[in-house]
Amino acid sequence: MTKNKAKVGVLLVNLGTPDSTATGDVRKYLREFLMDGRVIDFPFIPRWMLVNLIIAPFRAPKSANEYRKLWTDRGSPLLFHTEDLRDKLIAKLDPQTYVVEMAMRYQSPSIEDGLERLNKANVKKIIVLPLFPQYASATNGSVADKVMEIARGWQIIPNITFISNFVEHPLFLEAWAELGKEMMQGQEYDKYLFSYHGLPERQIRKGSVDGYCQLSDKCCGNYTKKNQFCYRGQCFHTTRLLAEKLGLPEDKVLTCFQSRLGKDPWIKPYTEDIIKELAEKGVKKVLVFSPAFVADCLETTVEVGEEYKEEFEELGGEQWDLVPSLNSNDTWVECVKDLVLTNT
Ligand SMILES: C=CC1=C(C)c2cc3[nH]c(cc4nc(cc5[nH]c(cc1n2)c(C)c5CCC(=O)O)C(CCC(=O)O)=C4C)c(C)c3C=C
Ligand SMILES: [Fe+2]
Ligand SMILES: [Fe+2]
Repeated sequence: MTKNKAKVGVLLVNLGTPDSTATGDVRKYLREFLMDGRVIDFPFIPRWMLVNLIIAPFRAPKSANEYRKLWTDRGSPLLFHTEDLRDKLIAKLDPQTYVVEMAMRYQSPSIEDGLERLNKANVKKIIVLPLFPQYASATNGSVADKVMEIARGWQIIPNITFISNFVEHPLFLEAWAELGKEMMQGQEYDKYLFSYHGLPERQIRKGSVDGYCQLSDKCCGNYTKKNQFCYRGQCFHTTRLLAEKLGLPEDKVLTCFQSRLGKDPWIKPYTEDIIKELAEKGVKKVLVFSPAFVADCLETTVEVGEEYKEEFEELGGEQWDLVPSLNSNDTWVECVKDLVLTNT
């Protein structure tokens, strides 16, 4: 084998997080994130006014406090778990063939720097893996958009492959099942809640081919060729596959959506409503999975693990356990390795 053989570049991309818990850094992060037209999909002027005059000024101090609860000596969990995943992946791939970089869609390290390093390594191909299991225009779509914006400026554009989603990957499901079993330790819960990040309903309708998705069971209740990119459909599908793998009784499993922002309708059912309903029915013991995230972050540790737990307990619930995210779990690293090898 010649030493000069062109390599394959791999770019792992997660969402992004503030550089620190200072309110100014959180504001900067929120501005970059929410000014993305795929996240707040309004025309530029109304988006600019909403983000810069309302959301960023009022939300930044509150979010900064939340980030302080989450921050560690290594900084934001979302960032250091992604670094650990990258390092474990590098150790598993042949260095003669692969160059691996990680980036964040917003803030740092930037996609631009990651791509420039891959370009300088003269790779023949780049595999972009957005670290979001279910496709959404606001996440996977936005990563693809940014990569193409940068590559557009290059004289030579190598082959670029985007992995759009991986909900059906057996090792993704296996990794979640392992973590779930570890948490359960053989005990039974009254209910198993699968809480996914929400999305405005409008964004699902915009992506619906021929108006197929009306946010009803007809589309989202099944996973077929017709709705292969419906985020809500992919979330329900993830729940079904995981519940089956874990042998959970169907009548104890629920899918819901968290983290609504703004007044527009987001995809339902809302996690807050489900918590109230469960408490009213006298449910005491709940195990929660958050499989839209592959690393622990503000949305899992603080929102699900602390705030929703408090709400449930205040309403009479007794036990609310959150399954930790995939982070740099070895089976998850194997999953990422397999995604790379099968897309090379
Ligand atoms: C599954 C992945 C995600 C989707 C889909 C998504 C859509 C989406 N998010 C917002 C607004 C916010 N999200 C925030 C945090 C956040 N979101 C994701 C993932 C998805 N977002 C992650 C991993 C995180 C945590 C980042 C971290 O640093 O830990 C926040 C900021 C936090 C806060 O102030 O509460 C906002 C705001 C919208 C509007 C949206 C879809 C349109
Ligand atoms: Fe989000
Ligand atoms: Fe749907």
